[in-house]
Amino acid sequence: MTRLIVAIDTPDMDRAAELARATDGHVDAIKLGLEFCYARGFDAVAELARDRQLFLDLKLHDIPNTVAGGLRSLAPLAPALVTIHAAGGRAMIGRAREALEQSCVGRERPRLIAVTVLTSLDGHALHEIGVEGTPEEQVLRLGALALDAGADGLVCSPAELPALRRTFGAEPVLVVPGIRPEGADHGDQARVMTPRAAADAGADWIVVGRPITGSADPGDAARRIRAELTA
Ligand SMILES: O=c1ccn([C@@H]2O[C@H](COP(=O)(O)O)[C@@H](O)[C@H]2O)c(=O)[nH]1
Repeated sequence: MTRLIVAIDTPDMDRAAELARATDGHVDAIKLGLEFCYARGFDAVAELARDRQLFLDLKLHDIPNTVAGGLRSLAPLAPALVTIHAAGGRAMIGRAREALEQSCVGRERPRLIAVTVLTSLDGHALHEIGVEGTPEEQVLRLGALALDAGADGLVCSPAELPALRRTFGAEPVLVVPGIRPEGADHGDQARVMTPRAAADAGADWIVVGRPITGSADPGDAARRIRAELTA
């Protein structure tokens, strides 16, 4: 069963609280990331995440010691899912896993999710940053490294889901942004699919921001996406 995360990308606490309340009961978790955390800080994260599942999407990418320390500092927020960049490499991912395990003795550990290739990048953009091959090849390469180094799952676009499931099976937690209901504006997302197509291709979680938060009725937009997932 594919679960739905609403991405609450706003610097405004009242707006974030309004979006969280409007989508309560229609989504399985809220995502808070750079925009909200930098503007409002982590007390506000804790307040919004009370009684909600949290996807803390800060995409940590630094030397191993710094990422491990960052995750130890974030652990009290008890997110269900937390992100790092797979491109940080084996040692960084291994230390990240270790830090979470040590910080969460006796309670549930956040799942460590490694971002492979941002869903805003297409093949051309990847080549510009020096990556040869297709987005799918790069996702599989970074995915293999991240899972071997200790990540519980990956962020990928819906387009790579079939290849990831064929290669790594059912176990990795696959978290999938780049979701657009039929006819919705793609914005800055390059590798997109509909909620239903992503669910059929094996997403564990889909992450949807603007198609919900930019709607006149965010609760109803989330409800419709959830209905598409379960149809
Ligand atoms: O590769 C990635 C990793 C994370 N995201 C995040 O997902 C949401 C998507 O928002 P939309 O408004 O539905 O485009 C956003 O918070 C991103 O930071 C991603 O899009 N791609």
